[in-house]
Amino acid sequence: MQINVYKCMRTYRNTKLGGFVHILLNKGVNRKNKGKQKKYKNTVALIYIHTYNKHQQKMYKDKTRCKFMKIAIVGATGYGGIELIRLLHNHPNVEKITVFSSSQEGKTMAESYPHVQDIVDETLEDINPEYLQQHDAVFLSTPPGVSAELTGQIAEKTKVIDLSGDLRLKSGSIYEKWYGRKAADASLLDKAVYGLTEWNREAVESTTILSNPGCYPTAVLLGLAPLTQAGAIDANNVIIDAKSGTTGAGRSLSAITHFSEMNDNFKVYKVNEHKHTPEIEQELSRWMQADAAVTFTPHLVPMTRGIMATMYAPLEKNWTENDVKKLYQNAYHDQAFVRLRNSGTYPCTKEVYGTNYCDIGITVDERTNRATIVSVIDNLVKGASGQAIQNMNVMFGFDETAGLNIVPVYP
Ligand SMILES: NC(=O)C1=CN([C@@H]2O[C@H](COP(=O)(O)OP(=O)(O)OC[C@H]3O[C@@H](n4cnc5c(N)ncnc54)[C@H](OP(=O)(O)O)[C@@H]3O)[C@@H](O)[C@H]2O)C=CC1
Ligand SMILES: CC(=O)N[C@@H](CCC(=O)OP(=O)(O)O)C(=O)O
Repeated sequence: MQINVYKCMRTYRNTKLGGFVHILLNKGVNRKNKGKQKKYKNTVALIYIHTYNKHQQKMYKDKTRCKFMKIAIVGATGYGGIELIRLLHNHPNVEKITVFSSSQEGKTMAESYPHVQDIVDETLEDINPEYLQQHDAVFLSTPPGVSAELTGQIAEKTKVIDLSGDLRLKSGSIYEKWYGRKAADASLLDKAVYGLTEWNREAVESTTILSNPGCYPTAVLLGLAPLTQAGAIDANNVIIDAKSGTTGAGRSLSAITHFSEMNDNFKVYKVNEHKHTPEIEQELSRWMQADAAVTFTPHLVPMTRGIMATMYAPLEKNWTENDVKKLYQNAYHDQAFVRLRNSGTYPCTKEVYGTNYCDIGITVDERTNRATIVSVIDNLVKGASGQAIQNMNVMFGFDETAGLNIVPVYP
């Protein structure tokens, strides 16, 4: 009970009520008489829970009690998994995290990641659908092919947030062409909601199967959405040039990403054949209400985290830089995690390091009538685990920024 009280308080500390209760409480605890102090503290705390629950019930609309979540993470030993743990550790509505593994059952998280010793003491469980269903939300931070299987077995009784690409493409045949593996059942693909939160919030709110976007598509689509939706560009003429740090490839070693291959090097890969191409095209054509075929070229750079997507978009008519700036201001002025740079300045990946921000710089070259959009994210946060938690917050009616209010790690 006490823990819940303080979790509640942490959530509402910055509200008027929360501040008032804190003053009351702190005043009370300075009372001389210890006995009175304890009684006073609990009385105030109980008032707080009652008030907090009333507020939460209003927020939830369905009159449930204040939710303290039991979370399951499958694939917890991967980079997405450990990032989920880092971010959920301080989430005010998360009470318990259970970690699941297909190969490390019985081991502790600290055996995989010593840096969480004394912070995360959960032991890794074997992946068991019945047990998974006893949690309020299940994050699948697993390779392609796993959630296509597992989601159908658990989605009846819990909410699934899938970080893999299995449920993003509505067309199974397109998935099979680009991923080279069997697609999930069409019924799952129909039900899954694509969780580009800023552009799909309403659908995210009411789904029980959330398909979290890929890292490149997140940076690209947030960068292109305002111009595409305003009909200012034809996505078929857009060139997308994206660079990623090596954690985008996951924790397991590969001949492409190990140190000797990446150090002092800069690589292009999967030219005209990256699996994110159809995902980007799917969303752009939804916005354009017309087919979209883009050129998307990914690159690997010797850095741990970060994605920079630079998009070159011919404008359909003579738009000034001011027109475009206004378009982006209108689109993102009230979005907590999308920040726009002032004219003439452009974001770099360090400026979003470890956070759920997507920072965007944009300019129009009136000489060529072409817009250049620069969009940066941390591939493991806004590109994966952070956006997954942002979607969880929307799905459960929590403050959308809960657990994600972090200042970038700089330098
Ligand atoms: N890294 C990134 O920047 C991004 C990654 N993604 C996607 O998120 C997912 C996780 O990525 P990431 O954490 O980087 O990958 P990792 O390779 O680091 O981790 C994946 C984890 O999945 C588990 N796993 C492997 N095989 C199976 C299996 N057959 N059944 C169940 N679990 C299995 C492993 O844990 P164990 O052996 O303990 O089961 C492994 O630690 C992937 O689909 C990835 O494409 C999406 C956006 C960005
Ligand atoms: C650097 C690097 O290898 N990045 C990965 C993208 C990770 C990702 O987002 O994968 P999913 O779409 O499967 O979730 C890649 O290019 O495949």
